[in-house]
Amino acid sequence: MLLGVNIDHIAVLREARKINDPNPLDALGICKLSGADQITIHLREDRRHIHDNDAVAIIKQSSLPVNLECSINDEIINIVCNLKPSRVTLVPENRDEVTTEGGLNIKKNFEKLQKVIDKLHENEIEVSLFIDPNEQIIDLSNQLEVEWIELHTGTFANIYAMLHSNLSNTHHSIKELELTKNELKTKLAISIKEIENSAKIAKKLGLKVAAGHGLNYQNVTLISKIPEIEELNIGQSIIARSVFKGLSQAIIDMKELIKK
Ligand SMILES: CC(=O)[C@@H](O)[C@H](O)COP(=O)(O)O
Ligand SMILES: NCC(=O)COP(=O)(O)O
Repeated sequence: MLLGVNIDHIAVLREARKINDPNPLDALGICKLSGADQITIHLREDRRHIHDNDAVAIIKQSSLPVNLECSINDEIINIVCNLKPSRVTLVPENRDEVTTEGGLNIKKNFEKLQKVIDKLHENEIEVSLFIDPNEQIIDLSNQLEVEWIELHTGTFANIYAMLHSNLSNTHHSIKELELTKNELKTKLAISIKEIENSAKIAKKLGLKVAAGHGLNYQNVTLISKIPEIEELNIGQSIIARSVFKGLSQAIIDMKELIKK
């Protein structure tokens, strides 16, 4: 199973202070040495985390392939064609969302997507479509002659978190998933089946299958054991864990500097 590490969340920390620290560029060597197979970044229209100069430097300096996620907005696609990452994953974007809430609406955007995909292919960039796990959407994606699809695992991750973590007791509880344990169990089983079936159908059609969004140290093995999925893109949970993995050393380093 290949792992793409999404380093946007390092830039999220940086943007909280609007300074240059931490710099997502500094993650490239660590990702490579730690066994990551790919770097993933999302150049959002509102540039809330990764900026254009981050994307330029990361693509230039990464020894791992870079998977750049972006919307189908013309201005963004022009930028991305100049940047020439190894892969572009087309995702839906909504300014008001906290994070990507669902997959692309392929039916509604079919002609626009066709143009964007042609342009990316002309620039020798492979293309992935970030989609909900659904048979009809996979059929439509296949008609667009992309190399990859990435199955959006956000719904699965939300159900899992409401069932198996304390999320429902916090102010981040997901209102529409405030259900009984049995209802959540049924929903989780359906969601996993949808992902499994979608992966199977896509693979049969000759598409390469990735998955991602909301995958973490609790839920990932339910997805990683699906044989047709060959790559996971994971960001938020890896960066969140690295805070606690690194906190002790960070305190030791500071104490060393300030000791009299
Ligand atoms: C499309 C997707 O799933 C990733 O871009 C990931 O969500 C990155 O985080 P943000 O949604 O915060 O940009
Ligand atoms: N495409 C999914 C991705 O890049 C990582 O999503 P997340 O782990 O940050 O939720």
